[in-house]
Amino acid sequence: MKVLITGGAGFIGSTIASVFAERGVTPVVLDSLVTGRREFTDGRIFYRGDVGDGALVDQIFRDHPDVFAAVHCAALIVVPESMADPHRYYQVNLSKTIEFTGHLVRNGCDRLIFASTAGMYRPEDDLSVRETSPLEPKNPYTRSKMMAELALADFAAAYPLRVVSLRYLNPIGADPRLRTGLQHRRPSHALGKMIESYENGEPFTITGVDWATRDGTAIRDYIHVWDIARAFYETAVRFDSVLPPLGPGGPGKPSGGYEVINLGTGDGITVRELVDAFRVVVGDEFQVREAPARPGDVVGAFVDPAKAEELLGWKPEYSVEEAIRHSLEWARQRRALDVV
Ligand SMILES: O=c1ccn([C@@H]2O[C@H](COP(=O)(O)OP(=O)(O)O[C@H]3O[C@H](CO)[C@H](O)[C@H](O)[C@H]3O)[C@@H](O)[C@H]2O)c(=O)[nH]1
Repeated sequence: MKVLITGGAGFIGSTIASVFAERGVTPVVLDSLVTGRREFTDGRIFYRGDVGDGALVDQIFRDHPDVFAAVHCAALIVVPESMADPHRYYQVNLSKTIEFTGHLVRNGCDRLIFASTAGMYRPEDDLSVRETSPLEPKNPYTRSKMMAELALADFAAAYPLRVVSLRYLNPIGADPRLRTGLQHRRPSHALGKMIESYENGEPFTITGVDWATRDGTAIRDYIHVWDIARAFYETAVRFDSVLPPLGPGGPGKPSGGYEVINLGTGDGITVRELVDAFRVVVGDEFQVREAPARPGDVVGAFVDPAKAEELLGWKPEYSVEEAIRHSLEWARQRRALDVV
């Protein structure tokens, strides 16, 4: 049995591929390598190309008729970049998702797991988000994901296609066996900056200390990328119980189905708490200084994973300390191997 993974040479997609492979489902990776890394596909069945390339997707299904589901991770994901170049974001995240889905339906693949974002929700007063929270995407990146989901839901109502969208926030960590991790040399997120500061012997700058949270710093739902990847696997193997196959479709008759499942820790972590966890891991003095929030920063949110637990039997297993340790180990290994 095989699974097609688009974006399978990226940070999350490559981790998903490893989980499937370890559990006996062979990943078939489709990645343009625009942001993905060639070495993350070593030992995998790999097609270099675009998800919108219908001839290529047809070829993949001819070569691998035993692909039973597709995982669509290929996307652009950097919020500030999406504000500077929204056309590119809508083209890649929305238009190509529409094209790719058409290629899936044409090839008879009716199970699609879509990598989405919980960044499209307006958080509740306690900063939690759940599947019933209102949608209020605030930038082109989250809007492109929301629009793609709207299109997928319409497709699932009309064509022989079932779609599960998994929404989550900030994956950190790396493959625990250190085969893959973040591809960027200098990630700009809080943990990436912490690792950089620590390794340079400099203080870490907390940007934003006046938010309405328990300690004044912003909150995020950092979650181990392996836990996220496991949720994709659980969704694939339970697909038919999450979304049972319906009838053959036709006008007015829904043929597939659409489901949204949030993934998260159920308990966010503030920047100061992340610093405390980092100190526990490095067992060392680690200084911080304070500065105003970054332009466009938000107070943040965390994800209630109750539905994922109920439908997928999934909850995160790694602690934030373990995720920090894997991120640190990956940063060292990547430098030693000069991967980037
Ligand atoms: O050196 C730093 C970096 C960040 N922060 C703070 O840490 C919090 C979280 O920031 P991150 O950058 O870790 O997370 P964001 O959710 O804000 O954004 C990141 O994750 C998003 C995905 O969820 C997008 O990919 C985005 O482009 C990427 O920067 C923010 O208050 C930020 O101001 C610091 O205090 N110091």
